[in-house]
Amino acid sequence: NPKWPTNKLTYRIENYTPDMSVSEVDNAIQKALQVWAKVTPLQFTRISSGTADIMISFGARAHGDYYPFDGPNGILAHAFDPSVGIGGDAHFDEDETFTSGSNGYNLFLVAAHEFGHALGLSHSDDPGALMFPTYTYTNPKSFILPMDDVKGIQSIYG
Ligand SMILES: CC(C)C[C@H](C(=O)NO)C(=O)N[C@@H](CC(=O)O)C(=O)NCc1ccccc1
Ligand SMILES: [Ca+2]
Ligand SMILES: [Zn+2]
Ligand SMILES: [Zn+2]
Repeated sequence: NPKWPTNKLTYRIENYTPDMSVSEVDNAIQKALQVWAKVTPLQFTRISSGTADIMISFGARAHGDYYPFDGPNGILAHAFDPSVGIGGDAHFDEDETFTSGSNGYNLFLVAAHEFGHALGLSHSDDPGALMFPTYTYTNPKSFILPMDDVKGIQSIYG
């Protein structure tokens, strides 16, 4: 698994989904990064201009890379393994309805999964894992990072 050469990473939210308020999106992203920061030496700092390690954006269909989104449902988002340039970036399919609740797709959960990829994790075959390929809603308030994911990220970042 590729990994970031440094523990201090920056992120930037480039644009917002109309589905949620700015503060809801900011909060979901920040909480999703904290999931991983809590179990690794990684630290995330937000920047509001320039190029961050993890560039976060919402887009639909063709959105500037070779992986166009597919309309509502199906692919919800994707993120690129650690590296320079597009590495670490996370794109969310704007044709989805993202929420901070249980309807549509919970942005916190999708983002936490995507950031797993952005940090170097691939999919897990453990159905209880956050890195399992398909989305299952769990209440973000009671979310605990499953053991499989903790083991996976700590095998990369120690
Ligand atoms: C082949 C990739 C590009 C599929 C894509 C994904 O895994 N992105 O990380 C994705 O959006 N997968 C869907 C499931 C699917 O397309 O069958 C998904 O729900 N991913 C987000 C997710 C998965 C598990 C937990 C939370 C969120
Ligand atoms: Ca989609
Ligand atoms: Zn993309
Ligand atoms: Zn995935």
